[in-house]
Amino acid sequence: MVQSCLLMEKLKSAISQTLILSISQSNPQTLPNTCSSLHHFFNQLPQFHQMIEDLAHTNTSLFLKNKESASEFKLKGNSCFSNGENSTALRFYTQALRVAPRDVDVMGKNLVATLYVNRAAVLQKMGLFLESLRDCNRAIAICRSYSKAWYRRGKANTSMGNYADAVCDLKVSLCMERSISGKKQIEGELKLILGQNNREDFTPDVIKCNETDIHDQLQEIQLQCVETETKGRGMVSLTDIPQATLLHAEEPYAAIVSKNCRETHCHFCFKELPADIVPCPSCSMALYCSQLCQIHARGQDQQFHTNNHDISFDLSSDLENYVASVTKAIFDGVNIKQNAEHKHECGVNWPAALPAEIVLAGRVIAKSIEQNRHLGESSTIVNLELCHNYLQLDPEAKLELHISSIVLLKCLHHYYGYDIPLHGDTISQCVLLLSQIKVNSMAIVLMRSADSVDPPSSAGNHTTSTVEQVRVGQAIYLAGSLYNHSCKPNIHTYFLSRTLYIRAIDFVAAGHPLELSYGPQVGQWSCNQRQSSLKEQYAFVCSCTGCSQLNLSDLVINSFRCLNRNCLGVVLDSSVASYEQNKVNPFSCGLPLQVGRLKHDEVKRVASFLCEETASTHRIEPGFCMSCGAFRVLEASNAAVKKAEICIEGLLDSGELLTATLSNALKSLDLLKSALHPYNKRVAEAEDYLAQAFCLIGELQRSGDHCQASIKILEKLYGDDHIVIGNEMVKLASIQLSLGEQDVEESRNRINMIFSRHYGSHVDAIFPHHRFLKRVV
Ligand SMILES: C[S@@+](CC[C@H](N)C(=O)[O-])C[C@H]1O[C@@H](n2cnc3c(N)ncnc32)[C@H](O)[C@@H]1O
Repeated sequence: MVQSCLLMEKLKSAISQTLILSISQSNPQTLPNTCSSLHHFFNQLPQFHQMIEDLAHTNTSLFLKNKESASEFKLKGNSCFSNGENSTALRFYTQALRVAPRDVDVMGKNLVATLYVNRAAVLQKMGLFLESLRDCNRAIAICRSYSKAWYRRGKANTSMGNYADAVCDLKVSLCMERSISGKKQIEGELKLILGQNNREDFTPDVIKCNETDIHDQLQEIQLQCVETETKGRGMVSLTDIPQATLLHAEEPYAAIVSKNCRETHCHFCFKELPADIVPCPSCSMALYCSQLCQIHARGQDQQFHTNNHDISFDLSSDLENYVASVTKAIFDGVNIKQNAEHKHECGVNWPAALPAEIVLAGRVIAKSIEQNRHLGESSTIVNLELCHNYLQLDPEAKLELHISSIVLLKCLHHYYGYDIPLHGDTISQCVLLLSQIKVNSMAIVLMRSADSVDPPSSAGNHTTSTVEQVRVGQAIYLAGSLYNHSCKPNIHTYFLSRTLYIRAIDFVAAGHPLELSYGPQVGQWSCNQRQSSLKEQYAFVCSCTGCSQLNLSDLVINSFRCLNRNCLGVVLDSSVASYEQNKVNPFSCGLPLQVGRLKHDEVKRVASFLCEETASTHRIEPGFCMSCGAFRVLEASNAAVKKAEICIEGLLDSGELLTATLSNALKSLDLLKSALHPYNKRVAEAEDYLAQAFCLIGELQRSGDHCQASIKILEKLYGDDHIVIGNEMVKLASIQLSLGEQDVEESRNRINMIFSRHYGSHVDAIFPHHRFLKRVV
């Protein structure tokens, strides 16, 4: 497979130094010239044309359908099915469906329909009845007169207790079945149901919809986009906003699944793929969780309905109505007007070979072309009117954006022809679009339950429930992009499928900026770590309150302990000290220290002390205790801390937990506590390791104690009601639940309070696996 980084390197090495220099000095005004020069240069380069051929031509695609491979996978699936190897059979049938061309008939039956019916049989065997039923529906959607599909549907409905539907399905199947043996089998099945239920007069159920629709009231809040002093545009509210108010919900302008989730998550809605995966009908790359998502992404597929001019059967009017209601339900919701975002990428190599943000830019451009076509307007590259960071980019990044833009537009040109004019202006617009995407695209993060269950032991089975965040996609939200970042955010973002939600986590007074976190937060990292991360990822210097005003977390998160046993003062190392010094120096950051607004007593004490001292010679000096001035040699402490951490982190790597390893880890924890400040995050992490280790060997009481110790430190760093505390409380509650402790009630209340504040009524939809949120012990 053509790899994007290799391609980029090859192209880069061919470019002259003069051109590289002018690209490195380019700015938005000179971009059309540099883009045009590079395009001109590439046009004369045979390897460039070869590369585009590999990326954009369907005849070189690795994602084409292939009848032979599909038949091979089908045979393998059949053989595994007969041997009772159900999960392997399921895998082979799904692989077969991925590569099966949609319009191929084998032995008079559509291959895809046959594969769906075969897979339905495996799913039925595996006890996945709803999945089995859905596969039958897919087969019926392709071929309405497919007797076996109705028969399997009848079996699935029987297993689910939908006897009325099952009887109808089997009767339809019976009418359509030609073979005597087949008819006998269906009659047998019918007799069984009717006999078991002792009645003839079932009325069919209404087709059940399995999509749940979750609504939380979007509040009537007047939000306004305003110019800020240091952060460009930003959002404020014109009225006060109570805590936990839902203030924003938005669908993405364009979105793409993460590369590492391509095989595990739906390429449209980003939910985890079920057992009955629906592949794209035209290529073997894209996978969906349902036919609806597939149609959303690929568009309405006319050919899929052509088999529906089936032979008519002599069905009673009741059964005719039933067939009509089933097929109608299958196609319900299929009239989708939105842009099919996968259409232009289907069956070629570039969407898999190029980095996700470039493919995302391709989706943005494709959407604008489709919209322009619809309006009868000529195409230009869309201007999303979002901010970009082109001027701040380093020369290497500017060169890469130039190359990527030319490659992307060339690939799109293969699909859209002259709707994508290729010249300096359009390429430069694409460069700016890519730099907008760099600054404004959001990672779509969904929650997954990560319950770790230890193997059965004499101590029994023990679980700790944890919340794992999975970065499933990347998207552009036009209005969501107007919110600035704060390392101490007052609004919280989360996703349900592809929809972005924003909720106030604190009371926000009218006119006060509404700021979310782009990732880094106070409590997670020290100020310098946050600043470098934001600089590297988004190319801006953060000027939020967390980075410009003293806070306890930043002072203690990486700090050492004072050598005087009774002093709880903070000793900073040089990397942290300089940042904190900046915060208290009103001349260096322009923001005077406001001691009165500081929340914690500890930090107030330190801050008042510093304010008194700033006029004299005292500064925040690395190695000196900020309370009593005692000096500590940090190099030696650092080395001892690292050694202790290696011992603790190794705990969970060793296959078997030995008493000796645990006792060494406990000694290392003591060592950490004697060197590091009690609120240092590394102590919290060490406590957490020990909590997991004790849980694994079934010593739940000790596990709970270490878990609590870790939470106590995290409360100092993040604040009591932070979502991180909620997630940690889930772990603690799972231990308390196993211990049968009364305290679980208190933990549950706290979890509920924190989660409701962050997710409102969406909590159940986001954490369906969390039994702690329910009142069932
Ligand atoms: C997603 S945009 C937010 C909207 C943007 N301010 C605008 O005018 O369109 C991100 C950009 O806003 C600015 N920004 C956001 N948060 C900031 C902060 N805490 N400090 C400084 N600049 C910030 C940076 O220029 C960053 O690249």
